[in-house]
Amino acid sequence: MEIEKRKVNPREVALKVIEKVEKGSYSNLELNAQFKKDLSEQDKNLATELVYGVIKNRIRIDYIISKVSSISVGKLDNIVLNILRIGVYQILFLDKIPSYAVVNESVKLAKKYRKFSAGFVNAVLRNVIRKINEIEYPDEKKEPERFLSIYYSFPKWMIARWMELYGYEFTKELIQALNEKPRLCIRVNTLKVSVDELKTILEKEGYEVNKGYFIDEALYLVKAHNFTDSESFMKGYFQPQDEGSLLVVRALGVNKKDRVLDAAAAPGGKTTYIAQLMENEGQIIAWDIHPHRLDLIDKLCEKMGVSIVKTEQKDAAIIDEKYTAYFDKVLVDAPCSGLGVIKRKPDIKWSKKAEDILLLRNEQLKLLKTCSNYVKPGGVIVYSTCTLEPGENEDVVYSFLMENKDFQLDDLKPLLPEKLHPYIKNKGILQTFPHIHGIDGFFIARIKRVK
Ligand SMILES: C[S@@+](CC[C@H](N)C(=O)[O-])C[C@H]1O[C@@H](n2cnc3c(N)ncnc32)[C@H](O)[C@@H]1O
Repeated sequence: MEIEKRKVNPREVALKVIEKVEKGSYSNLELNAQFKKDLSEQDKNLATELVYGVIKNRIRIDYIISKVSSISVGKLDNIVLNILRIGVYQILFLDKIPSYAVVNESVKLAKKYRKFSAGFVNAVLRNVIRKINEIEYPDEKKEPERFLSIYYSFPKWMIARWMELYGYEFTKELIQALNEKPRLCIRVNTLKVSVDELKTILEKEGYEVNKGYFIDEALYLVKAHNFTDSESFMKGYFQPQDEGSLLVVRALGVNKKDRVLDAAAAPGGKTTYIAQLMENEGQIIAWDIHPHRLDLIDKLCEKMGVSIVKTEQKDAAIIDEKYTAYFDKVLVDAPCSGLGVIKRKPDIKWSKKAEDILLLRNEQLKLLKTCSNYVKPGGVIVYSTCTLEPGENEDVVYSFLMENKDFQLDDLKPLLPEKLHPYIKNKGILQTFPHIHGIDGFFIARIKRVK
């Protein structure tokens, strides 16, 4: 029997979502689809916790199963394996759920979906409960790479790459930060409401609200799983958006009457913040290669009260002469490996491969080169990604600058908060790291057309 489509409990929801994510779906979209069913807020929270927890900690969980199971992990039926993973995650990380409840619920799921395995699931989970504190992990000193990969559940290639670039301690702190639960950062839509007004409204709605670290319009909502149901969200008073993403837009330094191109714009988080900083005056053209994603930008603009954005379906890697030297500011927020946002999208741990980096790099360089044609002399292009991989970041920018002598890195200091100045390199480059700056890992380069 495959997993049924009828009213389910949170563990069953988690099982369904994990199965789909393994086949290539996105966890957030699958969870939202499941949440259309009749589930309490508490059950939604548990299902979310289980999905992200299992995806995030898969290597460590499988390692634990391998230590106590009579059948090797690779030979287990996939649904049985995922029932076990959900069980082990609860034993390992969720103190509030008693062990007997974990075993009972897991056995119930096993009986429903893989009847033959109920006794096995029961035995493995009881073994895990008994032995959880005796599990031996690889020796941190003798096998540092293997230890980090297993204990913190990151693919070996990522660990090897980061250890080569940044060393052991940095890598360990980085991956610990990437495994943390993401906090909900929102951008106040000052076209509709002031920061103080929204803070008061949200507090009245029962949220605990903290100020942003770097950006005045950023607020953090504590315990805000159901924020999408709040009146202020529906009215377009705010948008979930990490401060790293807001810094990218700040780096553009837009003015009220600018002509701006956002060349890879969907779903429009940065486009609408650009419009906000321009006080909804001037002109923004927003491109995306995928027509269905343009709808997302249009809808977001409408909701946020933004009227200066014109969306166009376009492959930004193909030159359009009509726009040569037309824009004051151009943003290339390039498609990337997303390693800086693993905290929010843990599926990236498993969906990205080392060989993707080179392909992405070529695509990114092409986008930057093509879009640089659209910048007026004296104008600015910002190249950004949400990854930590220099191959997609500095390498792209320096390759571009080597071949394009009309462009130079331009000073970020006047545009970014002072706290970040020590991290700016060569005047115009900033890489943020989750463990250093407490925000997502974004890369920003501000480049000026000097001739
Ligand atoms: C990192 S996302 C952009 C996120 C967006 N700037 C925001 O803040 O909401 C990259 C976007 O580039 C689009 N894209 C990929 N290749 C493209 C191309 N050749 N031309 C235009 N858009 C492209 C993708 O569809 C995706 O929506």
